[in-house]
Amino acid sequence: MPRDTYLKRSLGTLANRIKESRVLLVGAGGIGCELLKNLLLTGFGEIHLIDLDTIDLSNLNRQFLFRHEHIKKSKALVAKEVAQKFQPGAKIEAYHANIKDSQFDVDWFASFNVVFNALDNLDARRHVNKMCLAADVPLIESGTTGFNGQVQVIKKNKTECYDCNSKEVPKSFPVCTIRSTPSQPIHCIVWAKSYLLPELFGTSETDSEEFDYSADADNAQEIAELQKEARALQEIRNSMGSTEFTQKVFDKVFKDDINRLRGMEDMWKSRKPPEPLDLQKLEEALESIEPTVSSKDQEVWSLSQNLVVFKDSLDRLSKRLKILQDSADGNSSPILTFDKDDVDTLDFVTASANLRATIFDIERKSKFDTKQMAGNIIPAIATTNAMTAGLCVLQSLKVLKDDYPHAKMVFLERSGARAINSDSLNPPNPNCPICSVTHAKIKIDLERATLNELVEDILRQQIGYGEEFSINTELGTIYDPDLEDNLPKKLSELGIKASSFITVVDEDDQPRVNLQLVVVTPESQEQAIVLDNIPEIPRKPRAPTPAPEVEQPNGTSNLGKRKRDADETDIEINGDHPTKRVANVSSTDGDKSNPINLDESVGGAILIDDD
Ligand SMILES: Nc1ncnc2c1ncn2[C@@H]1O[C@H](COP(=O)(O)OP(=O)(O)OP(=O)(O)O)[C@@H](O)[C@H]1O
Ligand SMILES: [Zn+2]
Repeated sequence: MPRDTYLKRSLGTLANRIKESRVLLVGAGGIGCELLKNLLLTGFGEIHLIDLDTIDLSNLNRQFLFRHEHIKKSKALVAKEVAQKFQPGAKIEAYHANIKDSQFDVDWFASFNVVFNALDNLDARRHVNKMCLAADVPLIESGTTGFNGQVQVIKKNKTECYDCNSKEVPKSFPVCTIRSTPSQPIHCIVWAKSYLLPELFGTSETDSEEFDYSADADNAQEIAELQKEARALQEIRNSMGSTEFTQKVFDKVFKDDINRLRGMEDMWKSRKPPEPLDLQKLEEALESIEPTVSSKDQEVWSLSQNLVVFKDSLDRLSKRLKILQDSADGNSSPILTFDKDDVDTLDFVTASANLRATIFDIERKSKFDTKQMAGNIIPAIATTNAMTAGLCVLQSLKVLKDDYPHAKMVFLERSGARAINSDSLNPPNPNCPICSVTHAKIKIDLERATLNELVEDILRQQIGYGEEFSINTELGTIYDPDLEDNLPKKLSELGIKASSFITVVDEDDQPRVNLQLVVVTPESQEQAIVLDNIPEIPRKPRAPTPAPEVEQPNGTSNLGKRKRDADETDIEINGDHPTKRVANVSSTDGDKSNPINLDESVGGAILIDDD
């Protein structure tokens, strides 16, 4: 009996459509591995799979396509090789690449019947959402956090998109809590991971996104002191490799800085003051302890054990940095960064955090717990991933039938009365800057066409825009009525490339919805800039309340209306690579390398934003 007999019986004519579909799966991690298996066993005929990462030891407990011998190999390529055996007749195309690469352009996305997201970060999710809207391809978005899971069907003009609702802003910690007044283990762990480790082995803490440096009248003086302390630590860093290095670091961060804090009496009126540590006094107790104590990762180490691991890991990291520095060319300065799977950095963070916790009379944590907290890990649960992947396929069947009224937003919840709950899909949010737009393709010879041709010939003459509109790219605003300096420039000089998105924001009294032009570079054409089809752009609905400020695709918002020069705008033209000025970065920008949410309701566990 053919292996798909039962599939045909249960799916009917849909079985053929499934077999003929071409689907894209983005991510071959926890959900991705399960989903690849499901898609194959459901009979999908052509699956394209992409993942930028390689397999890590910590993936093996749940990413069941991977085995020990696959460590360090490409997730996408190994997943293809292993899963192919489930359905030898299916076509699997694997890419070891970033979905944001320009080769994966709108036309490529448009070649799929359905796209599945099995990602772990906001930035990539937003990108795929935007591409699927531009290509008008349905997207099945999914994510899990511990026992919770979620599946959302997204289809242009029919449902909400991923960005119709603002996403929760990841929490950053006030710098004074971390540096001066920690009260929870997580504060000590963030201090060790995002202050001490980078200060000694990486780039300085002012680059860290986990600290909120905003000063007000109450803390301005303390913030200035903290910055002075950081500079002093930088000087100690210069003595790395010398015999006094460990003593100097220890005395600085566990004694002198603590004594300075103790001196600020107002700080300790309602808190217990910290007790500095004295390395010489503790030294005697260390003799009987071997550095191998660090392998006891489920135990909470004693003060002496933490001290031994601190000294040993400091030494290991110093030697590693020295080797990197010796082999670096003169132009680069190598650094070490925290990685939860890098034993040396994890040992250092665990021991340093525990020494600090001891000073502030805070509970110490095991290396295992520290890894979860420092790595922003909510344990990934294989069953949640498997259930979520199953729900993705069920939703995709409705999508293939074009049955959007019955497609659902589905939730897995541990706390609710039922494990699986669902909700109808909402219509698109008319104020969403990402999906409430009109898309059109524009053919541009980027080396010939000027911004003026785009503004005058295409937008004003052909489409009928009035005086008041602005033009934005991923890099910032390139045109508005008060910013005309860029008009004679070639579009290539303004950072526009093949597959770039150009967004036109109408600022008329009765504005049209935003126009999103996708740039296509023609092989050859007579005119430098051509719009084949003039899009019909509806007017924005009248908002009962004032419309929120329009957020630009790159997370920058419009500057006020004031006459500006080109070099005052959001972008600077700098050789081939225009760089965005750090100005007006929206708080909803998800492109944070290390988003942390502190959820008090679950005993201080750190939740990754929404994965
Ligand atoms: N821009 C991107 N392009 C391609 N793949 C991506 C991109 N961003 C993330 N991914 C992949 O999405 C997958 C998400 O899977 P998952 O959430 O299980 O994360 P993981 O890295 O495998 O596990 P963990 O983070 O728990 O160690 C990862 O394999 C990751 O490499
Ligand atoms: Zn939207």
